[in-house]
Amino acid sequence: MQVRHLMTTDYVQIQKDGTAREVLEQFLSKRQDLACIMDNGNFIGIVTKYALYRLLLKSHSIDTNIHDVMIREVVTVNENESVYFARELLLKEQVGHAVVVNSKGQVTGVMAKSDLIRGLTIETNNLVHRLKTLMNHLQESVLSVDLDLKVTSINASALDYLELKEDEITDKKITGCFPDLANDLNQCIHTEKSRLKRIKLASKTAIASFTPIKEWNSITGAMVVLKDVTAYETVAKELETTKRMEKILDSALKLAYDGVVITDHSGKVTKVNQGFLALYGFQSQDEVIGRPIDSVAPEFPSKKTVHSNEPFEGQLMDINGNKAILTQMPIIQNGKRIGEIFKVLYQQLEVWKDLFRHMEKLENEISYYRSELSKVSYQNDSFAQIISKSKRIDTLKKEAYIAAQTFSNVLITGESGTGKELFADAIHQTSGRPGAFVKVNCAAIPENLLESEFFGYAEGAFTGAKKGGKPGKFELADCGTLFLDEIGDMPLSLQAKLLRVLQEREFEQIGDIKTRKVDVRIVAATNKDLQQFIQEGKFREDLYYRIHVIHLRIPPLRERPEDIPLLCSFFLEKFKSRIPKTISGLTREAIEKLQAYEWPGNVRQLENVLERAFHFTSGKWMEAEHIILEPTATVFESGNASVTNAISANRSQPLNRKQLINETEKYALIQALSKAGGNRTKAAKILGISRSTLYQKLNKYQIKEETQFKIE
Ligand SMILES: Nc1ncnc2c1ncn2[C@@H]1O[C@H](COP(=O)(O)OP(=O)(O)OP(=O)(O)O)[C@@H](O)[C@H]1O
Repeated sequence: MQVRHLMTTDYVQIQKDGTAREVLEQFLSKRQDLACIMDNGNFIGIVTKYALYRLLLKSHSIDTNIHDVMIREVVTVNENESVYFARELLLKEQVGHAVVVNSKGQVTGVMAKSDLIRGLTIETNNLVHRLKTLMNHLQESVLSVDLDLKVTSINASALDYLELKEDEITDKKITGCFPDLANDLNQCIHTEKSRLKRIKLASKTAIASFTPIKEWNSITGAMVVLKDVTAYETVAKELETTKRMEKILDSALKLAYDGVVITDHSGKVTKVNQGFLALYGFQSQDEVIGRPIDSVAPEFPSKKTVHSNEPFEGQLMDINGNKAILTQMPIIQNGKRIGEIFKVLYQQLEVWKDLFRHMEKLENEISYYRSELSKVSYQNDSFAQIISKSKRIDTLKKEAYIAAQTFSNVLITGESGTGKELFADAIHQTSGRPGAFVKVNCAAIPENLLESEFFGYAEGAFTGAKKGGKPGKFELADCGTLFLDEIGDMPLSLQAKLLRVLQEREFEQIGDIKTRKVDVRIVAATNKDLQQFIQEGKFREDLYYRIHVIHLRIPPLRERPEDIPLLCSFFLEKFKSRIPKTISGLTREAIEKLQAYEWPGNVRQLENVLERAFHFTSGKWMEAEHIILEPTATVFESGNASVTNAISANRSQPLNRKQLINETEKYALIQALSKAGGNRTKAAKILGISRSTLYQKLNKYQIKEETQFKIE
């Protein structure tokens, strides 16, 4: 408030030649006690009520000119000064009035003490009002009490905080409602000291600031300002939890064996662990944090998952020369993708691989032992040596076991190397026949020696005959089993003699007339089609029916690929028992390669291939690259030739150019020979090459007549 707002403008003005009477009359009519003396419109001084009193006391006439009592040294104040300035001025000058002037020095009014008091009162009221408004708009709660702890003022926030209405608390003692608060306020009054304290009111927490109220130098009460920190405490707790979680996450990342990197919604790296830095050769996380993941790890298929909220797992990739498996997982919050976590598995992948392979091997072994266990009822150790898990072989084993208990002859057919001899041996072992198991390979013995091999000879039977003669296979197999391998290759003359022994169970040695009785069980085997041979007149039908009482047909290995893993384990153990090596087994790729092959030589060929691979394997696992498979060609059987594509047969290994030419040539040779029914002259003609060139080529590609062709 400025002086001009509280000055009196209707002040008393008296000309310099005016009398005391005039002034008194004006004072009375305007109820004022100061007059401004003017001289031709100019202010020259003042006359106060006290000056008049003094004049009259000296018994001067009331009509005396005021000139003598006029005060010329006048206290003036500018009309724009504040009420406080005016107050200070009057106090300093020890006067009860001041003349108010404008900036030009002209009198605009007068200001008396009463004007000042009025102004100050208005000003104080304004201040109180402003303070109240301020208090009520304060977020903090403010409450004050007098010395009796009666509430003298409380602001809106405090009412809200304490859940009260103004009339419920104003002028009431606080002791009843809030004893703790009352206690602290009381202490503050008595100690006359401010203090800060964390207090609990109901379920809320506040920081309370207690201050004593001092008026005219003595304590008249106390006030408290409460700051509600419940929300801060919750936030602080959450912050604490978040910090703890972050610490745990950091430690987990540090501990993680593999690389982990976390990105935000825009694909920028926010967290990374040591494993990831090491994989990419970064020295510190500062090189990575804040950068787009594409620029840090270009191998990551970030674009692939940008639009999908699905995680993807197990993507195999090459990172800095390391084989790595990448797993990506989006971080979703309120249905929104807020970032990604990438996990790169690259350390000790070999160990995992080994572990899986071991498990695979163990599973194979377990399933093998399980199947073996289930067969214990009908099978002894002899059949256990026939390794298999295929249903067909299992049925065959059961049939062979039953056949073994009889006296009947058995015919076993199947491609070379399928295990015919193994079955024959098992039948003999299981039969309980006390005699020996004697094997004769009918194809391997020269025709002219066959008879003496079978029946033996007496001393002096022919030139060069052994002294004391020699027993034949029949005699040796007496009370036992005679295994006639490759029976299809037995000459017709001998077939007749064999038939007689089978029918009459007797024979004579060469050069002896004595008839010998024998008890022999025949198990015959062939990979030829005996029915066809009968039609072609190469095999006696009556003999066929004699040996064909029980017929076991062994399927080729290519028709039972499920046996391959078991056979591999079996042969590996067999080799290891001879040459100790730390090979644990075969990789999945290796097994798959073996299972895709045609196996013209069946189990025998598998054993050979594995044996070669065994020597080449230097690590713990036999890999696909260790397995060398010859390209397969046709498996020909006595004119019933079916030509398999030699080139496509070895599917698992791509051929180079030279191999391709060789395979094509070999294929052409086999086809020509097949068309020519094995007749080489005709085959050479079909191919347009000389017979000798044909021989050279057959030699080069090792196309053998006994395994692939029936030569005329
Ligand atoms: N199921 C099998 N389990 C274990 N070894 C087997 C199995 N089948 C075959 N073999 C092995 O394969 C090789 C060939 O078997 P075997 O001599 O019994 O076959 P084959 O059919 O008589 O052959 P071929 O007709 O050429 O005389 C042998 O070493 C044998 O032990």
